[in-house]
Amino acid sequence: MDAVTNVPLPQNEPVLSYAPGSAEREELVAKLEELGSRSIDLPMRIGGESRMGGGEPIDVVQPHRHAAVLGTMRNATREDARDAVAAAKAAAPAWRAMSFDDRAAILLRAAELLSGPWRATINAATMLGQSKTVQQAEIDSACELIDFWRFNVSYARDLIAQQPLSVKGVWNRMEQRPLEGFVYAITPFNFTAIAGNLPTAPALMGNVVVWKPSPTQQFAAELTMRLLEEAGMPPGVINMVTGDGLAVSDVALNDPELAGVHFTGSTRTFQHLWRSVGENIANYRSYPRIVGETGGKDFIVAHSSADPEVLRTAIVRGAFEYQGQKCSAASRAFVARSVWEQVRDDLVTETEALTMGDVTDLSNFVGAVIDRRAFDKLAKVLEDAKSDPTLTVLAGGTADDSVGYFVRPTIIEGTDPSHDVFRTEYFGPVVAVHVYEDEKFDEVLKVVDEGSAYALTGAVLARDRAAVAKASEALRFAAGNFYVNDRPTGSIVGQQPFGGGRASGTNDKAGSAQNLSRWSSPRAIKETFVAPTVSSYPHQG
Ligand SMILES: NC(=O)c1ccc[n+]([C@@H]2O[C@H](COP(=O)([O-])OP(=O)(O)OC[C@H]3O[C@@H](n4cnc5c(N)ncnc54)[C@H](O)[C@@H]3O)[C@@H](O)[C@H]2O)c1
Ligand SMILES: N[C@@H](CCC=O)C(=O)O
Repeated sequence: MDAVTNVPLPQNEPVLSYAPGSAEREELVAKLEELGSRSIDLPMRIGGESRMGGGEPIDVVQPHRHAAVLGTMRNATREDARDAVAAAKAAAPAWRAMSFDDRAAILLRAAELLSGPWRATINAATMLGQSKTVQQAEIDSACELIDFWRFNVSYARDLIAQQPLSVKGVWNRMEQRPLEGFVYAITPFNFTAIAGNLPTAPALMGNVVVWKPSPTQQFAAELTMRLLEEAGMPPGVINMVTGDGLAVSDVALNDPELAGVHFTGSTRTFQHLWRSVGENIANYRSYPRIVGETGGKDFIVAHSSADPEVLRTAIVRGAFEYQGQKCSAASRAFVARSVWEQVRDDLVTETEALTMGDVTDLSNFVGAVIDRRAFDKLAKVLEDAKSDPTLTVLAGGTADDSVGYFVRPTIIEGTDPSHDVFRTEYFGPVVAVHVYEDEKFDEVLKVVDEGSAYALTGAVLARDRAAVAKASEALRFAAGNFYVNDRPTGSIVGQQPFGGGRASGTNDKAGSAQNLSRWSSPRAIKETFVAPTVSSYPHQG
């Protein structure tokens, strides 16, 4: 059993400003030039060995300049996947025998490396590969990932320290064991921090992992893997396989030793994975833990007492930062008419003025959407909106893929709150606004609660405290992360543990003790110092 020692007290990593003339800006610009000037191989990592794998090649391009190739991977074949699972199993005995402190030290060292010498590299890779602005890369690939690693160590230590009551003559103990088998971590394109957290959280708890990053995030994933190796992650503990994941799932989800699935991505993919696990349920050695954080149709409700300037900023930043490609992005807003009349023109003007372009020009507010598929889907949404009599495009509404996958930040006003624009996750810079009569606040709360299958994030904006209380109660199950007088994005590890319910996921809160406990199979141990030696009760003589 692990000894309980104190671990460094975690604190959120300070967000650097990248102001003109700052040292961090200079270093970042040099990295952007270096990483953007050539194309590299993006190999798998199986048992510590690099290999390109046997499937067809896939290029990672810069979304804002799709002719620029950053690197090339190969789609993992069934053989690659089998080798990754075998490597994970082979590494398991030594990894679980290693003390918690030793495992934790690797992640604490990774956090320090990312905070210092690796910061510019991982941020630049995220900017180039995922089209994040410097501000969006900094809060994701530097700060959030550092926070995940530091805070998880502290949460895991507290879990280990939690021990049961012992009564006279008996010593009760609780041991946090890893799961039997391997964990399959599947990660999305939109956050380098999530990609880094999903394989490492189970690993911290003593598990071995097969990690399948998103192809469009593979450039930053490759560099994250190199960082983990430099931090001392032993070969085989995290096995990174590349590509679309179809062959990997075929192998991993059919393996009797699948112990868990740690997923973040779309609801559709998660349901597919869960279904496959369900179909195989009798074949596993243990019941696999399934943790999935998925899509959202995140809301802003503005009461008639809302501050118009707070509302304007909440919509612009909540809906359009990172091109609306955050699971938490505001994509439906319900605004009281009296406030809407004060905010509409300024909101439209500010939205039209947002600068969009190549993210290596650090003055841009938004970059491109991630790939051709996202671009085509969003371009169609904008086209359809223009001919729909219930919708009015107030700002944006255009898309241009000649150089990069650019979609203008778009505001669509809709008279029918049950329209698709208020229900479906488009995952792009599109927000639908429904204007309601001031006195219909109660009715609109019901529409927000029932209008979409998701329940990830949401915000109420109101200066009237009774309205805040009413919304908080009426929308209790409509969001796992609920904001009062703020935008519904930008959660910080240790401050707003993140995740949602309903179709948005299992709500196990990434970067929390609750999440880590899913990767542990506790053993309760009772030791009796002087055990009874007779079986009969006292009154039986
Ligand atoms: N709730 C959250 O915390 C959270 C956070 C980030 C993103 N998201 C959601 O993620 C989605 C966007 O990310 P995305 O486009 O990368 O999602 P996605 O579902 O398309 O892909 C997610 C991952 O699953 C992989 N994948 C797809 N099918 C697979 C299969 N059969 N086997 C193995 N892997 C498979 C993809 O390659 C990728 O690595 C949005 O819906 C967003 O809301 C949610
Ligand atoms: N933690 C992020 C969301 C991650 C999902 O994409 C936020 O709160 O904006």
